[in-house]
Amino acid sequence: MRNAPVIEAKDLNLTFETNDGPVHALKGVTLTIDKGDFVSFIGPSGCGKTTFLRVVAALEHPTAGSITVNGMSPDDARRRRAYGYVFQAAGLYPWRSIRDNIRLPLEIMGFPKSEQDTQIDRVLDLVDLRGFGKKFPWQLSGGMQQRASIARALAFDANLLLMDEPFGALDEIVRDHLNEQLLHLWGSTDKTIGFVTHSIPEAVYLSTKIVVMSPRPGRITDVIESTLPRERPLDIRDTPEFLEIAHRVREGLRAGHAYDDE
Ligand SMILES: Nc1ncnc2c1ncn2[C@@H]1O[C@H](COP(=O)(O)OP(=O)(O)OP(=O)(O)O)[C@@H](O)[C@H]1O
Repeated sequence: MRNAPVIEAKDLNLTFETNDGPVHALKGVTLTIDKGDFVSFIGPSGCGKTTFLRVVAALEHPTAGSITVNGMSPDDARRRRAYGYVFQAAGLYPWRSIRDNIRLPLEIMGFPKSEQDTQIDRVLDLVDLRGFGKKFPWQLSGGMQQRASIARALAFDANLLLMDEPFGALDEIVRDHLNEQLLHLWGSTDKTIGFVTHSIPEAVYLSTKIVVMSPRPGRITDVIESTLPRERPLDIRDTPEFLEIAHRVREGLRAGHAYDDE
């Protein structure tokens, strides 16, 4: 039997009422994300990428339509710690060491101290930061800080990782390296990942599924199932298959803009 989807959204709408009138952040969003999928959301500013992740995380609530996370409401999933969330800025507390930053959600959840330490060691290994636990955030490079923030999101071993442009502020070489590491991490666990990006190559390199969105109202214009193998060396980006998918993403983004002009 097929497993229940990790995320199932049906005809989701979310309208923010603002002083300047209603903002249709999401309109008619229907999407299924299965266990083990790596799904990227790509589209111009304001197309609702962050809003969709926030709905999954129960930080916003839809105005209409339905959504389940692990087969339950986002609020229930949140109470059961269904996901880890990685923000664009690493958001580490400067007065806490890397270990103690990662410890924070575990403390809040009431894990016993010995288990906290076991989990911290496990995730520091996963993001390749073993040996840096005692450092403070300002002693680490931007890329390392971002890895520490991924470790924090992984600490309680949720099956779903929501990542909102985690590498947007990093230079290209560091970003390439983190993309490789993230793929490796995803490949070595059974996690499902929802990943927001503005970069076509990043979306194509990482994803099993690419969701192309467009603004006003925020909606999905294309969903592309990747034909690339799960094992992806960086130079896969020069292959015809890769370029073909990138082309389709670009076309989807263009079509969204054309709609915008009407
Ligand atoms: N709390 C809010 N109140 C009012 N409007 C909001 C709120 N949050 C988001 N919006 C609006 O909803 C729309 C979608 O925003 P969202 O942040 O989801 O877009 P995005 O695709 O993630 O953009 P970016 O790439 O710039 O992060 C935008 O027009 C935004 O201004």
